[in-house]
Amino acid sequence: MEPLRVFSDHVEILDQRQLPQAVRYFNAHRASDVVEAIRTLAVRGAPAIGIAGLYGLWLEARYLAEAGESGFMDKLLVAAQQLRHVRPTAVNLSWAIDRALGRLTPGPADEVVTRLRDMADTLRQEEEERNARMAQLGAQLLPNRDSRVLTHCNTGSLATVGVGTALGVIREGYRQGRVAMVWVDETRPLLQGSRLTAWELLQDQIPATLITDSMAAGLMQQGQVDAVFVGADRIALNGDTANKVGTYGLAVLAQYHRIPFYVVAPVSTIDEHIASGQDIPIEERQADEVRLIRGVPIAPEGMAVKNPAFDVTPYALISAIITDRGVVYPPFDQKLRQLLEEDRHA
Ligand SMILES: CSC[C@H]1O[C@H](OP(=O)(O)O)[C@H](O)[C@@H]1O
Repeated sequence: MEPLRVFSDHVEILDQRQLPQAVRYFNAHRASDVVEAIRTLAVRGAPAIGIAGLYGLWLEARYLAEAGESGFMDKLLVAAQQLRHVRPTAVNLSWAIDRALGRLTPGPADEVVTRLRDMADTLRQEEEERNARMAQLGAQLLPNRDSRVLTHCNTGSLATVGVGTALGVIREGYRQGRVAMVWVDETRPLLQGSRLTAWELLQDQIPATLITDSMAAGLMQQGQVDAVFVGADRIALNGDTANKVGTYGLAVLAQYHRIPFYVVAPVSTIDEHIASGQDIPIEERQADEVRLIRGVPIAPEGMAVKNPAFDVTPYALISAIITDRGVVYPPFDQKLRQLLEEDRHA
């Protein structure tokens, strides 16, 4: 199931808010359509929103070129800023937009349109290849032939455009006979685990059991978890990692129970401009995402709510970071800088 289907004149976006009950795509023709899709989590997942953002820039360039309006580049840059800022935590979105703009050379509008489409197609291919490499590298870390692994949120094909990051490792581990089953955190409040990860694993016929987020601790205490694999939205140079809220708690539990805790993310998720996790912007989302489920109240109306979409796991709680350029063990600083340098010159 692809989060995006790309055509010559539009992009179809899978509305992930309606999964697993309904598989519905809607058409995006302009950047504003993609901004709204990312803002509402119709499309979500760090790599997927980076790719969606770049296709959104291509759509806007295409529209402006066809309209023949004056101020083509100025209007395109406005759209780029709107796309770049729609969700602050995942670095992939701003990284994709900034890299594309940095590689654009001034020229006729139709040439800009073609360049942006080529860059979006290339990024999509790059992410698919990065996912495949991480899956192979990560599967080698699975502690034994019948590991019971726990994962949080959704890091599969719906969050990327390939096999996934953490879920890609789990898929490959299962294929190699190294994974016996998967504990799937439901992942409150938006339930990316119960709605999306559970759905992907059932599609793959990989044994999986859905749990509430609060059950992970007891399962670890009972010796039911052999490893934890999670994704990332932004990794600081010291290895501190922002990921879906609830990840930090899992990392603390894993360390207490001496369970390996792995982050799986492409090098494009490492932010060279951020030294430590305290500088990673954490997206605060609206209260009703906690107070309601599918419009049904589960809390008193008007109840005060705190709804950070992510939290930051300190590098000291991370056993290894599995990237598309290799597995990095602590201390992370120098090695992450080296990976960024390799990626820059690839
Ligand atoms: C493959 S990284 C996916 C990453 O994005 C998710 O957040 P959201 O569903 O809000 O986009 C979550 O943090 C995942 O780990």
